[in-house]
Amino acid sequence: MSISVSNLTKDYGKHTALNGISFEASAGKVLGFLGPNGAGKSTTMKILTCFIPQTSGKASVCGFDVVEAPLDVRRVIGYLPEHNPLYLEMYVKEALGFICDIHKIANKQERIKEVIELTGLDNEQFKKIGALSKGYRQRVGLAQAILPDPQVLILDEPTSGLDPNQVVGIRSLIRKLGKTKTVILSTHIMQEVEAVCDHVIIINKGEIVANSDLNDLRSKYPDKSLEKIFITLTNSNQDGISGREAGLN
Ligand SMILES: Nc1ncnc2c1ncn2[C@@H]1O[C@H](COP(=O)(O)OP(=O)(O)OP(=O)(O)O)[C@@H](O)[C@H]1O
Repeated sequence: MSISVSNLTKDYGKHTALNGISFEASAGKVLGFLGPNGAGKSTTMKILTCFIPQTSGKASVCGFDVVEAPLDVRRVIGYLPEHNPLYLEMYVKEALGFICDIHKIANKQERIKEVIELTGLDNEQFKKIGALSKGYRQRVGLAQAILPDPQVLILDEPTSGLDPNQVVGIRSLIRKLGKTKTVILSTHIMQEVEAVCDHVIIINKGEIVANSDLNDLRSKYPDKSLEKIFITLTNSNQDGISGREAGLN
């Protein structure tokens, strides 16, 4: 398994953001990580990418424990955070070159060219990042994440801020990357899940309420749209059932 999470808990002071979640993810699939605001998606991603430590439980990426071997974890992961920090004063190509240098990437110019094409940054490559629109900045973030060709990609709301044309391109890129890599993507957009994900984990109030192949989830609720399934599983008042009762764990 590329990603293995076992009984992971995160407390922020008295608030429990993650309450003993466990899941696994493997290469060749795109895993959609869904949940309402404040469910714990970003917290999970930040733990997996070694930005914050868990309170208890275990998480490993490609066999490397996030606490014991954070440098190894970071080496195998590409991460696009929700609020993606970028070097606004740098030119696009300059920033990508900088990332190449950090990762000691061979064939630097070739790889930058390849990634610029993949992320559709051709027309913007000579601009300063600070001069780019929100959508293009998002593309730079994605370009930076995939530049070292990581085995695992963790993408926190990767299409936020993109216009519909850009969304289509980025989704197809994510699908392509997901054929060989382990991709975890967090999103609120159900169409995105339908378009990109093979497997979904739905998290609610720090607990996993569904962990299922997307097709299996659909067949369990044949009359419901994915949106409706999501609402059912994350709001126990709706339809009067919770995810646990629905047996989707
Ligand atoms: N640094 C922090 N200090 C205190 N509480 C935090 C901190 N970061 C997150 N939380 C809380 O932990 C819970 C989970 O937050 P998290 O950002 O992981 O949710 P999320 O599922 O990513 O939400 P969203 O979809 O809104 O981005 C929320 O209640 C949030 O307020």
